Amino acid sequence: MSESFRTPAPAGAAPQPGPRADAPLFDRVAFIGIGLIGSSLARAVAHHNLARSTVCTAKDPEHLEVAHGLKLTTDTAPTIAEAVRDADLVVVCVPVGAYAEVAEQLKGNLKPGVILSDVGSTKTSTVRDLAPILPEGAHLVPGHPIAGTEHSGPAAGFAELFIDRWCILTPPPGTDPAAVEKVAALWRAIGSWIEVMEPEHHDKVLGITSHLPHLIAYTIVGTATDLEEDLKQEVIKFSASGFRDFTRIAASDPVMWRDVFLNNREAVLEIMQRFTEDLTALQRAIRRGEAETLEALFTRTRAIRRAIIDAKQA
Ligand SMILES: NC(=O)C1=CN([C@@H]2O[C@H](COP(=O)(O)OP(=O)(O)OC[C@H]3O[C@@H](n4cnc5c(N)ncnc54)[C@H](O)[C@@H]3O)[C@@H](O)[C@H]2O)C=CC1
Ligand SMILES: O=C(O)C(=O)Cc1ccc(O)cc1
Repeated sequence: MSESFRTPAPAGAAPQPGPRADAPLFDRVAFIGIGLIGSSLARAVAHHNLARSTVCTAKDPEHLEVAHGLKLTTDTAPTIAEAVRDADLVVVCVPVGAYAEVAEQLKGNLKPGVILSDVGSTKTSTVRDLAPILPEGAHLVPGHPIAGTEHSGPAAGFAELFIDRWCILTPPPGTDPAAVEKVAALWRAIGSWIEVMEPEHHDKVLGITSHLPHLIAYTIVGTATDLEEDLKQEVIKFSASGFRDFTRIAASDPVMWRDVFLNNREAVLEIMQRFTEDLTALQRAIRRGEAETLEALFTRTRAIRRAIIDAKQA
């Protein structure tokens, strides 16, 4: 495992309880979707010997071919029904907009006692779509690794993606704690830090820390591409690091992010409202030449950046 992927423990991280697993935690893990996140998880599960066997399925036939060619899982399956038949852990790794369609195909095909989990970026929608098809005695333990890149597909994944990253679990009330602990143990074994929270709270927090920043990146790069041609060429040529950082984020998968915004509508609209009010205040300060207002804001935001860095180094 490469040290270069290691990052400091997340700010405010608590010590993780218990040792990392050194024997298979599951008999058979099924991955529904084998893109960036599914394939990274499959690689990490194999690397850490966390399942006796694994299987994947995907809507894109070429993803299954790549998964087979790279031996990402022990087996590949042409349908969801076939993939999940003998699995004691099923992890849904598809865009959140496809969950309802996946749920229809999971219905009636899950093994008794199965743990159903996922990696989706929005969690209220996960519970909405997956909880209704859960058979008696099965457990729903939704998850969200706060780790990723702007790339997608099975070839883009890597086993070290989740090291020193948070994984947030959002089990519905009454979920068997042993099932939650088993999923937590898997993520811990591949290097992640665990936090458990309610789905609605997750969606508010991620609305600010992940969804709004992506929306801003899509907007700023969209604005630049709408410029007249000669100006656009100069933006590309002289693009300073600020704009370049935005272009990386704005290169993220269009389908995945379309689904995130449509499935976290409420939290995103609320934070967008506050953001546009703050932007308007800034616009007024610039128009009126209010130097102190601008400097006071930039001083406050610089302090937040320093607090994050200091907390990581502590
Ligand atoms: N890309 C990222 O940085 C992160 C993504 N996530 C979440 O992980 C999930 C997967 O994202 P990626 O791996 O990036 O996507 P991806 O585009 O790389 O892979 C998606 C996979 O799902 C399969 N798929 C799509 N619709 C399907 C359906 N109806 N039935 C069966 N398979 C289907 C595709 O064939 C593909 O194998 C999403 O819910 C996303 O919100 C979570 C953290 C980070
Ligand atoms: O690449 C980046 O900067 C990311 O922000 C990765 C990411 C994307 C989506 C998630 O739900 C979690 C993490």
